[in-house]
Amino acid sequence: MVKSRSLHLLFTGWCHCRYSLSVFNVGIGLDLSVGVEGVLPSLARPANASRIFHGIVFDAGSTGTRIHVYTFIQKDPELPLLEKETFQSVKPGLSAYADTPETAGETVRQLLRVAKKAVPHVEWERTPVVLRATAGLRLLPPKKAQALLDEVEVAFEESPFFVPDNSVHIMNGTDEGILAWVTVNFLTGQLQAKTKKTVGTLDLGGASTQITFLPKFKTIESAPPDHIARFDLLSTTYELYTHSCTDTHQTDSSLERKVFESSCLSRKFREDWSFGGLTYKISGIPDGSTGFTECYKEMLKVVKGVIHQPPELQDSNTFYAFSYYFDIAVEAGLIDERRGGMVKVQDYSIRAKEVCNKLSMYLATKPFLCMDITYITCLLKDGFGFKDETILKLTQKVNNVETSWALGAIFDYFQNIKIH
Ligand SMILES: Nc1nc2c(ncn2[C@@H]2O[C@H](COP(=O)(O)OP(=O)(O)O)[C@@H](O)[C@H]2O)c(=O)[nH]1
Ligand SMILES: [Ca+2]
Repeated sequence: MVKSRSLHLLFTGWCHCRYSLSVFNVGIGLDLSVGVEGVLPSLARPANASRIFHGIVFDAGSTGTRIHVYTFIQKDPELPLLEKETFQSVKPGLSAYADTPETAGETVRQLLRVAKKAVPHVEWERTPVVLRATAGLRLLPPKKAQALLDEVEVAFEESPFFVPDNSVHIMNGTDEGILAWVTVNFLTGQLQAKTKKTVGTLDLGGASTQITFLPKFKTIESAPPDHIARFDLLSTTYELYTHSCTDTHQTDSSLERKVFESSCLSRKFREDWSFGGLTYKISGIPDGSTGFTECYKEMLKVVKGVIHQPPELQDSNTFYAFSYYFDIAVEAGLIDERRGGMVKVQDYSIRAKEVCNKLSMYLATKPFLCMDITYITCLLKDGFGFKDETILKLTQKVNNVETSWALGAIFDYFQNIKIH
């Protein structure tokens, strides 16, 4: 089976983008202490809160479904802490069951068992459970996506947990970006500190990507007004720049071809790949040129000119990057899987050159690494406009909590942060 993030991209093409820009006001100081993992605002407490309460978030991603069970502890009347997260994931994502939606229900039931173990029996009926689906379901025909969501809802209703209104839905890319930013800035203590110092976030999923950061005034001024998303959290109004792209299916008839050749693949590489109901023959270009320069040109075609480049990114170095940025850096040997680490944008490009210029060495074990790492290099440099020297913090977890929009989503549930 073909496993490549960028291959999917090349078939679907960039991109349905939405840029958003928001303004940040330091509002009322956050009277919160930072626990080991962070704190929730007092408003986040459900009525009749006991010392400990929980929230369950399902992330129905394009490549997998994940459950996050959060345990919050009420340390004193005002300051609940995020005590721990229980996390589990399964592959493939729900969109793989578009023609057998009942299997989606089974996936969810299976993961709900994790929640039953993590949440004490007496807490079940007041513990909310929500599911947010991302690019995989956004790309399905609406009827097929709805059939999957209906099955999820049935599984939720059968469960002993509390199913709020609108518990199961497809989330838009802007919410995905904002909620991931909320998660990372909460886990790193930035939201609790009474300063404007925050970190930006970069998420690269199986079929979409988000960049979110607190912009400088110049960026705010120069961006079109409709690129603004605003939300309220902890008595503060935030306005962030957030830009989300979901790969979209092209109707271009050239994509109906069943052969896909790429200079990012070894000349000897051949594999069948099923996507969108068709089976494609994926291969290197038998008598064509391969290597980094050619591969980069291919990636430029889908990245260049499509993504807005805020000038301030050129001297920025406070971005956390996760999901495929992390996975590909691990695969490329740039970071250790358990510890994560810092990389410069140029580290991706140096490694991309090494891998792409020795494709035969990677043919058996990592045939798509050249394509994936070149894609990331191109997205960062020619897509967003980052400089070679920009440092990214690659993180899968902060204080043992997944860097995912899921924590931001449970904040949104408890606090109603009203992203608009
Ligand atoms: N460890 C971990 N990895 C994640 C999480 N969410 C996404 N990922 C990674 O991100 C990759 C693709 O993201 P996915 O959510 O499936 O695609 P999307 O629907 O386009 O956002 C996956 O293969 C995972 O490696 C998470 O909560 N925890
Ligand atoms: Ca995701």
